[in-house]
Amino acid sequence: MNIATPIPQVQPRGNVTGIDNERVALAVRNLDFFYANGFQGLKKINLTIPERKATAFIGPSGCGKSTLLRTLNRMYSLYPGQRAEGEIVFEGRNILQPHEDVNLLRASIGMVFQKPTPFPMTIYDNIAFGVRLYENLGRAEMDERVEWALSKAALWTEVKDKLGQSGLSLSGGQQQRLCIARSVAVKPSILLLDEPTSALDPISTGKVEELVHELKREYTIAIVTHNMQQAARVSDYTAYMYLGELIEFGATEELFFKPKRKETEDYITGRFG
Ligand SMILES: Nc1ncnc2c1ncn2[C@@H]1O[C@H](COP(=O)(O)OP(=O)(O)OP(=O)(O)O)[C@@H](O)[C@H]1O
Repeated sequence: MNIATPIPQVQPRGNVTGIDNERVALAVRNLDFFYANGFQGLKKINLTIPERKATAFIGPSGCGKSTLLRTLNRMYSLYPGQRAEGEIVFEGRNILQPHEDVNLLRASIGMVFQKPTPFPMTIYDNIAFGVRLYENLGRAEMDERVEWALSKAALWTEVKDKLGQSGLSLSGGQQQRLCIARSVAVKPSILLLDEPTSALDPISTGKVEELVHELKREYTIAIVTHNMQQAARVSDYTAYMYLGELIEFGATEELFFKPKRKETEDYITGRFG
């Protein structure tokens, strides 16, 4: 990158919405987030997450990436005293409204965490457990769903002969794909991945990245990552955050090769801080 190129100053902070010609999966408007101790973790975030694309969230530690992801399916509501203000529009409604059914919401907007978190039960039941909460399937239909979800997560061939074994008996990378299969099994439309490969070795990381490429044909993916190369590899759009603000959002290639803001360029070229 030619660092002598002047960086055009565009759009003020807090007014970044970013996508053209894409269908919108989630529209975030003027989103503020407060932790129970009063700390403001997100400041006037505006952004639209496109459907059936992968959107990556990058930025230095503590900038609010996980906080933002946790607002997108109301995960924060599990913690007393945390609150979000503004709007997150999903399927035409603001999901921050108090009457939103958060359990149903989390079936539509699934989440996979940093550390693999299989349930202490069989591989089969890891998948079937969530499905049983929302659907009443017969044995054959459930078998089909389990196979379908494990296939989507590129795990079926590795586990099809040991479905009765504990999910905890799998390797870390397999456990993470099991968690992705578990989310996919309830047929969400959006998958939130919070640093899904940070606890994995390079081979497992590669598998999960390939999976993101596959899954975005059918699902909207939002992925938090510390790893800029990973963001560049897997995402179509990237959001750069700093101190609770969305600094820049745009097509991944543009954000990495032609960032519009100097702060973004400093971060991605390693001149940050
Ligand atoms: N429970 C909490 N109470 C108060 N502040 C919190 C709480 N959890 C996180 N924070 C603060 O909110 C800010 C954003 O944290 P968050 O975990 O979203 O950052 P992040 O960008 O995901 O960081 P990392 O890359 O290190 O995971 C940080 O300053 C953090 O200290």
